[in-house]
Amino acid sequence: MGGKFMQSKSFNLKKFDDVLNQMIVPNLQQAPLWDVDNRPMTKDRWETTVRCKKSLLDGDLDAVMTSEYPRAEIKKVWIESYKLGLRPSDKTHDPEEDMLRNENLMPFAQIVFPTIHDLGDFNKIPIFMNIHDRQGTFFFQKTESGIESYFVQEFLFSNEPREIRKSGLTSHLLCKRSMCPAVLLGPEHYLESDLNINSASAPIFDVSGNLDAIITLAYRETGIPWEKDTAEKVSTILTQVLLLAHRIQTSIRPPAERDIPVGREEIPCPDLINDPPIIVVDPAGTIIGINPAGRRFFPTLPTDGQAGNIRRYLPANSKLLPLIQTQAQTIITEVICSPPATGLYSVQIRPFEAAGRSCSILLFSNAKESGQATAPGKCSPAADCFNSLIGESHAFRNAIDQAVCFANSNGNILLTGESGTGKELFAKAIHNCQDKKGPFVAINCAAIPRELISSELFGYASGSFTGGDRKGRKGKIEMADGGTLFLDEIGDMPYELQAVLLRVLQDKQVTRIGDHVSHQIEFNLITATNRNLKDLMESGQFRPDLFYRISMFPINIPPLRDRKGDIKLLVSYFMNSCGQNNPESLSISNEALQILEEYDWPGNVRQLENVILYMMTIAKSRNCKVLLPEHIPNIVIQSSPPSLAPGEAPDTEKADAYGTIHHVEKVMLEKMLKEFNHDIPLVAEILGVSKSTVYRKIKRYNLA
Ligand SMILES: Nc1ncnc2c1ncn2[C@@H]1O[C@H](COP(=O)(O)OP(=O)(O)OP(=O)(O)O)[C@@H](O)[C@H]1O
Repeated sequence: MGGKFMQSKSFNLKKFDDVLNQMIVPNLQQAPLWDVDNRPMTKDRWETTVRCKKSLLDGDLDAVMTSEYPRAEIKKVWIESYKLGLRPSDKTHDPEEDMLRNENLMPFAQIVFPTIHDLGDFNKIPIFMNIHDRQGTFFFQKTESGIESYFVQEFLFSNEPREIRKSGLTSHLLCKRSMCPAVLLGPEHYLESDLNINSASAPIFDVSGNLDAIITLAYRETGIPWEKDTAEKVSTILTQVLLLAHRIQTSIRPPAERDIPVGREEIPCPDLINDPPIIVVDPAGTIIGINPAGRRFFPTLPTDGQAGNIRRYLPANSKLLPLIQTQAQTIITEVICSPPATGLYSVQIRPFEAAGRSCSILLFSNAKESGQATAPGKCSPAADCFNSLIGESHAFRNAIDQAVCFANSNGNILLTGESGTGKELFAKAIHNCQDKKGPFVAINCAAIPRELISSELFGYASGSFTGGDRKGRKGKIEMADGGTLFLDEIGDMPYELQAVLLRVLQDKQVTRIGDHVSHQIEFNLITATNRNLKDLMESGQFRPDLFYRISMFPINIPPLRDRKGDIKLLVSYFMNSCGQNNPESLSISNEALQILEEYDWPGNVRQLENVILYMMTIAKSRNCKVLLPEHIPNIVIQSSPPSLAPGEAPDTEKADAYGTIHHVEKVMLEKMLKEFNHDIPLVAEILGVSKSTVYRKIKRYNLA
């Protein structure tokens, strides 16, 4: 197209300036949102637009100015592009080259992938997504084989002429100038290579209302551009881009990430907050991502955009380097030589795949910026809070180490593990060592009736409910102010409520039902589930944006069958704790212990605890001071649950099916009621639970 028009005519650039100065471009910031964008692409509009661009290349600015199409702000950027020397036929960049150049940089993609995954495609026509922010441009392309992504430093926010010189008019540029959503159709793009592209961009604002980033969705139209189908596709991308911008603005990007300074290696890790220090390294130790706390932690890192290397901060016999080379996932202690913070630190290593390339996220903890670190060989005070968690196996210690590490941050922690593995205990331990003034408030999302869950969480204003407290009531979220909110069974939270919860997590504000006033709150969030949230996301039952928000710091607690070495320790722990009111000491025979060690414990530690209590009660009632095989409930002796395939995790239903938690409880209670002649206060006392709990269980198991 344009190439053949731009012959060797010499243009009077002054004329261009004059025209530019006279041009009246509508103030889109005051215009209704759709005013400028909702005109369909007609054949006439297409052809007039093409003719207008030809007039520009011919130097006929009068014709440009009087042409009905395109609209004024488009013409303006065309003229600017031309003035800056860009011609529509220019090829400005090669996507493949960009892709290669940036293949290692994609921590950011982890957050955006689920977003682009959500997008449909138009009968296999790929949709592209760009996010322009202060770091540059993140480009994602959804193809049939997956998602490709790369990063281009385009300086959109700092150097607009350079951007125009490179790409001419694009919808993101229009969006940036107008601070409004913008649609650009076919020949309205300046470059010939974009002739069939339809694109829509939407702005993302930071908390202070400043333009923070721009998201663009685009596709290449293969059909006739003015057919109805095209208008529908354009309207789809526009709607989607607005939704995505809203989602990113309100949920994906916490405010702290917005301040990540520009620098080639400072690629943000948006799912990680900026405290503690975090860096992303490739297997050779090159630092390809860093957060502000990391920047402070390594003050001598080059700031001129050159990549630093972690080697520089490690001792000659570093344990860390081989681990990042081999993509290990572990926690180690390592001396970090980074004055003034030189000292021994706990380093959590998380392997990570980015654009097909391996790298590792390193998270440093127990590191005070004053330079003090935990003394070698000594437990940190945080670790002391975890004393109530019994277990020495490697898998379990690993989970504790992670919890100690994460407790030092204020990020959201997600605990996963089967029922009874100790998720709530972990949550309490984390809270206790966080030195919080506020309370630990726990909610079991599965246990509250669906219709009550929002009032439980958010509270209600006075007069909102008949039968409700007249003065209104605080919800659990408000109660957790200054402390920790523990949402157990988060996978069972109703879908509609997930969006509301997300907003609360983002804004840290809660509005009681029926109220107009919102309350500012500050709490740490710990969530737990024994369900597979990724499966729930795939089946549309769990919101990906909520998942990414709550799972900054994931900890998986291993099932008891994977740490059988801990059974002996736990048995003696429970024998001690359950027997505290009993001065006569009990022991356990080797045979009984062996049976317990061989069992698979589908109900995990909770089931073991119940079984020990049961055995002690039976032994006591028979005046026996040693726990013997005959004291073990039949369910453990007889039931041999089918072994699980590797990687298969029993869920609660399965556990129940094999008569575990509930079955053990039922059998135990039945026996005890029989043994103690239905003396409920006595049974309650022996079990260490309230009488009402015993009554409830009797009703539940039909034992009356
Ligand atoms: N490592 C442990 N050391 C000591 N006690 C433990 C440990 N793990 C679990 N327990 C005990 O097992 C019981 C169940 O623990 P908890 O309620 O924390 O499990 P959970 O994973 O949250 O279960 P659910 O998913 O069913 O809510 C509790 O009585 C807890 O004290």
